[in-house]
Amino acid sequence: MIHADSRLSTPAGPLPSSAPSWNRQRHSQMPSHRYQDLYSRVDVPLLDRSWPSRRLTEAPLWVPVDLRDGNQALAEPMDPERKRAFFELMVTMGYKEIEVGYPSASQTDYDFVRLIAETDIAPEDVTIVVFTPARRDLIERTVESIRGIRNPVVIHLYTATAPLWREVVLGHDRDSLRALILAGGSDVLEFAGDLDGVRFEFSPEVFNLTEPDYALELCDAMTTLWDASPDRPVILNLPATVEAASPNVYADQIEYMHRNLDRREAVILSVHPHNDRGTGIACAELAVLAGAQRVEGCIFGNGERTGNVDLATLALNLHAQGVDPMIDFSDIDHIRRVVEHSNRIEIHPRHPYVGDLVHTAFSGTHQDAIKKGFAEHRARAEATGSRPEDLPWRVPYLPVDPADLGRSYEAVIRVNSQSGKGGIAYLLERDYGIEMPRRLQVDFSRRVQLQADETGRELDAEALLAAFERSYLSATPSRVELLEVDVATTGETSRTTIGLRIDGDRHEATFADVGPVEAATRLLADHGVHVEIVSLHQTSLSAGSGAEALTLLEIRRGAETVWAAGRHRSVLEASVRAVVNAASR
Ligand SMILES: CC(=O)SCCNC(=O)CCNC(=O)[C@H](O)C(C)(C)COP(=O)(O)OP(=O)(O)OC[C@H]1O[C@@H](n2cnc3c(N)ncnc32)[C@H](O)[C@@H]1OP(=O)(O)O
Ligand SMILES: CC(C)C(=O)C(=O)O
Repeated sequence: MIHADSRLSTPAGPLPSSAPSWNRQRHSQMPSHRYQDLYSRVDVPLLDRSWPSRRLTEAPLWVPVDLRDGNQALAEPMDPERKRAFFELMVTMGYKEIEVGYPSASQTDYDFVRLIAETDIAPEDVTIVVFTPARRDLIERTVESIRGIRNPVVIHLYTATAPLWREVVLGHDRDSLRALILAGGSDVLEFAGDLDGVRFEFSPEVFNLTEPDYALELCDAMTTLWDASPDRPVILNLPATVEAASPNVYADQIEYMHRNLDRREAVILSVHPHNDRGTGIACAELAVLAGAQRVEGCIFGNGERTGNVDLATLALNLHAQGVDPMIDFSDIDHIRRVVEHSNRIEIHPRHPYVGDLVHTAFSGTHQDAIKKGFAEHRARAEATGSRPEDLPWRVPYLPVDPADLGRSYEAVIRVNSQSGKGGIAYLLERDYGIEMPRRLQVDFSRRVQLQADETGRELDAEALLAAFERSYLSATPSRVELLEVDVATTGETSRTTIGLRIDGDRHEATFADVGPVEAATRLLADHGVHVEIVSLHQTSLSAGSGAEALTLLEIRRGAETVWAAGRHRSVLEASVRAVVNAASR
């Protein structure tokens, strides 16, 4: 038996307590216990869930609710012009079902539905959804708004069903609330049951905090009342109105409904996640795995509090997994401009797929990987004779090709003090055609890093070129100046004449059968200036309309090497200038 105190006297010192000291946390002052009841998970009677082993293989039906749920969250609700611009955008993007408003709530919303009824702004294959609470007067007004409309219409009836809402907001128990909802459903039937092309949708608002058996009972009662059939299916929309549990719980709730609903083949199972915990996207994706066929949300995720689920991210997540999202995001910046205009809310620079910075790498290793990925992509296109945009995408750190979204590669690599040689070399090559050998990249990136650290600023390609010129192309004060270089060839013999000013004195010599670089180094050596060339590289510099030759010289300085460059329209003179620059340093 080990005595309780024996651990204090082991030769190796005290035994570790159960939690190592580096990992021991104190209780915070956060009053988390206050949330244990209401917003804790609802128990779902589902043990053999099948959603975890499924995969997303096709797009669900998408229903943007920006003009209703998004709109009701705006400080300045959309005026008719902003509403119309947004609606027309959604139509062009390919949405086939659009919730256009809450016509009983405001004249603007009512008038917008009338505009759709009286003009051709909605193509015939677009279904129009109108939203109403379960109140007879408001249902009647909603039905009035859709009179004469040629498009298919969905009347969307909702009532909150969760215990807190029953108790605190509506003052109903389960039975009396069921009666209220069925009365609303009957009113919908009375006013719109005979209208051609009209279908019905029911949302038990706050479904995610409603007892699963009660939600099931209400949904089945509605499909019976509305006589759901495969020819006239009813949409059952199950909202996570205030997101309150992790996405796996929502998925369980949806799978439970999917498996247990009556008339399942006559039901379109829909979800409507919000994003209070920041997991709206995960909720929607898992819900689709769990049996949901339709998703309501807002483009870029506007909506009450932290927003509705973002339909753009959902669609582009599918795209990024090789599944056609069925919606056109090929000009994402245009979409963004219209959405920002209509909502009067700016999109965050890190917002998935659309933010200004989401296709940009500042950090060195990421830039290096992206640069190599682009080069591999180009090489594959050349090797297979394919267009780059047709090839499988294999660029590290870029989950989708920015070109798919109508973006250029301009912003993909940007340079600051966190950047490395790869990104710097990429920008100089992309914008000016300068191909730097690896050792020069190393040398130049050190200089850029110093400058970026000093200023704390980003350096664009123009600033990098200026730094390159300062580092390698200008030598002030200049010890050596090139006066002339001339190569004359007669038959097999060449004669190179070179004139230099060295430390103020003019020197000239002619050499037979040596190139201009050697001629220059010899003349310099004859006057005590030694330039030992380790390597020489030719590239070009394209600035403005013309291109110049650029010679890059690596020269020995004691135990180290340093770099100098020369540029000129002729390759020959560019090389001699590089030698002169090297000598002047
Ligand atoms: C989760 C969601 O997004 S739900 C949609 C929320 N959107 C909006 O509210 C935007 C538009 N709303 C409005 O313009 C107004 O609230 C209106 C026109 C619908 C109703 O206005 P008012 O008659 O002034 O009612 P008010 O908004 O103050 O209160 C809501 C009343 O409806 C009741 N109610 C709330 N939801 C529902 C519902 N789905 N079905 C029936 N009654 C409801 C409430 O219990 C409350 O009743 P009470 O007055 O007897 O206490
Ligand atoms: C009533 C539904 C559809 C809703 O808007 C929500 O729950 O957020």
